[in-house]
This record gives sequence, structure tokens and C-alpha cells, in this order.
Amino acid sequence: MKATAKAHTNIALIKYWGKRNEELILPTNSSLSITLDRFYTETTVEFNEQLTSDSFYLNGEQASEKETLKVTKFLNLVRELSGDTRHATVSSTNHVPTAAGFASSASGYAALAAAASKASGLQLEGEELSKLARRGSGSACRSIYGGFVEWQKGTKDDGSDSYAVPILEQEAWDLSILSVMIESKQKKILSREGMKRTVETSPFYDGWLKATEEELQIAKKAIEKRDFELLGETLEKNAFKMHATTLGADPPFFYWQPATLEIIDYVQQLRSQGVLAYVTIDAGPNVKVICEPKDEQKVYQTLSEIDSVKEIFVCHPGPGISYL
Ligand SMILES: O=C(O)C[C@@](O)(CF)CCOP(=O)(O)OP(=O)(O)O
Repeated sequence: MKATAKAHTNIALIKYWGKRNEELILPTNSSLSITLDRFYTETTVEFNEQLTSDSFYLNGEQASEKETLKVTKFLNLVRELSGDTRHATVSSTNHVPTAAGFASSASGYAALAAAASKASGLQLEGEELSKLARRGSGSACRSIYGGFVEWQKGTKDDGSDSYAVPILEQEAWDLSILSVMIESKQKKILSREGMKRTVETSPFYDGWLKATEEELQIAKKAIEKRDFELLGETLEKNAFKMHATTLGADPPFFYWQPATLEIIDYVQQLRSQGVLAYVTIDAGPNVKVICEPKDEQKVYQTLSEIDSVKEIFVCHPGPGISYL
């Protein structure tokens, strides 16, 4: 059986930052994201009894052994669930500037989960599909849905209640998310390693957990009321607190570069001029600036003036999983 699925990337407004279970990828806190329209992954999975092992092609090239192993580990979960023991050929095309280190793991694993589930005859959807995607990468569980999405952390040890739920579909509230890419040569500490070290060693981590639960509730209220100023203030505070935890880790680390701070400064200047723009930052130096569509042009132009800004991708809320 063969199936192709398309999944879009998502940007966390309330961050997932820490696991309570590494193997099952269970988070310490709930998170909230917005799925983007512009960046997505298309993945085809074909199970075939002639194959003696899985093969994985990424953007038309045979992937490395390391990447292929990750896909096999994930397909083993699908084989366990479906009872289908056949190997598969997987081919993924990322319409995400991965070179820029955009978290294509979210759209990648969401598309893989959907295509593999369909090709193996499991036909998972909703919570069950979200839980399968979560086993590939935590943030992937949110890309099953479009628009605003909450990943409920759950409390059960087996993860049966840790999955994403849709909060508001993409057509209901249009926002502009400007993904600002800067030059970056710094060796990236992957989010998986970064959050592990933080959970294990940062004295600021408990403060994070307390604050993020509160900020999640405020963000959900803001979305319900379409209160952009409250949402913006909350998401920016949340991102800064997440990054503050890494400074307390042992050894300390941080993702920001001088250009990151420069962008933050420009955005604060915009706010002092009455333009509602806010920043969020993930496990890297790139900044996402969020504003209302009416201010998009002004924000875009302002950010374009910054020398260290390499490129700006303008995104809007996007759709959940689809099958081609
Ligand atoms: O997306 C967010 O909520 C915030 C972050 O992007 C970091 F800022 C974390 C993403 O972590 P992910 O790559 O999903 O980790 P995995 O479960 O170890 O694969």
C-alpha cells in the first residue's frame, strides 16, 4: 500500500520545553502553537514485501544512515500498531528552508506519521494520529491540525492522554508571522539536548513550569477574545522565560546571537511607535515576529533595514494534515 501526506510546520506561542519521559516524548508542560501556511513537508510511504529493509529519500537524495535509522525506529512503531511487518520506501520533500534550521522535524514527522498510518491500513486520525506523530518529535503532534493548536501534556505515564487538540481554525483569525533569518555559524544545540540539559540542571526550571502554565491560560483567553495585544505580550514573555532557563543550565548555553538582540530591539522600537509587533524564538538564533496583517508591510520594511537579516518569510495561519 502507498500513501502521501502533507503537513505544515508550526511555531509555538507557548513553548514545549522539557520532557517527563524521553522514550515516549511526554512533555513537562502543555504548549500552544500556530500552524504556518508557507512551510510544509510532503511524504510518501510505500510498504512492500519485496524489501529487506526500509529506505528513506529526503529531497530526492538517499538520506544518511543516521536519518534512515530514525525513520526505521518510527516505522517500527507503525508496524507494532498495524501488525504489518513489511519494510517501506519513504520519500520526503521539505518545502521548509531547512538550511536555515527551521524546525522541519515537526512537519516531517507529522507527514511521516500520517502517510505511514494510511499506507499500513491503520487510518489513524485526530488524537491517535497526534500521539503517533508525538513519538517522532513532540512539536510534530501539533501539526496534525491547522490554525491555533494546544498540545495537552497529559498526566498518564503511558502518554495515552498527551496529544494535540485544535483551538481555533486558521480561517478564524488572520495574523502575520514573519520568520526572520539571520546569518548563523554557531553550532546548534538541538532542542532535544537543550531541553534535557535545562530540565536536569537549571534552577530556573521550576519557575518556568509555573509561569508557562499561567501564560498558556492567558494565551487561550486572548485567542478566544481575539485580543492580539494580550496574546503578543504573553507569547513574547513566554519565549524570553524559556530562553532564560538555558542561562541557568550547567553548563550554561544560549541560542541568541547579536543579530537576535538587534531584531528584538527593532521590534521594541516599533511598539514604542504604536505598532503591535512581538517576538518569539525557538532553539536557534532566528526570530519570528508576529503582528496583525494591517501592520505587516511596516514591520517587514523595518526588519529589512537590519544588515544582519538575511531573509524574511511572511507566513499566515495554515492548515492541518492532508492526503494527496
Ligand atoms: O516548538 C516548541 O514548542 C518549542 C521548541 O521548538 C524549542 F523552542 C521545542 C521543540 O522541540 P522538538 O524539536 O519538538 O523536540 P523533540 O520532542 O525532542 O523532538
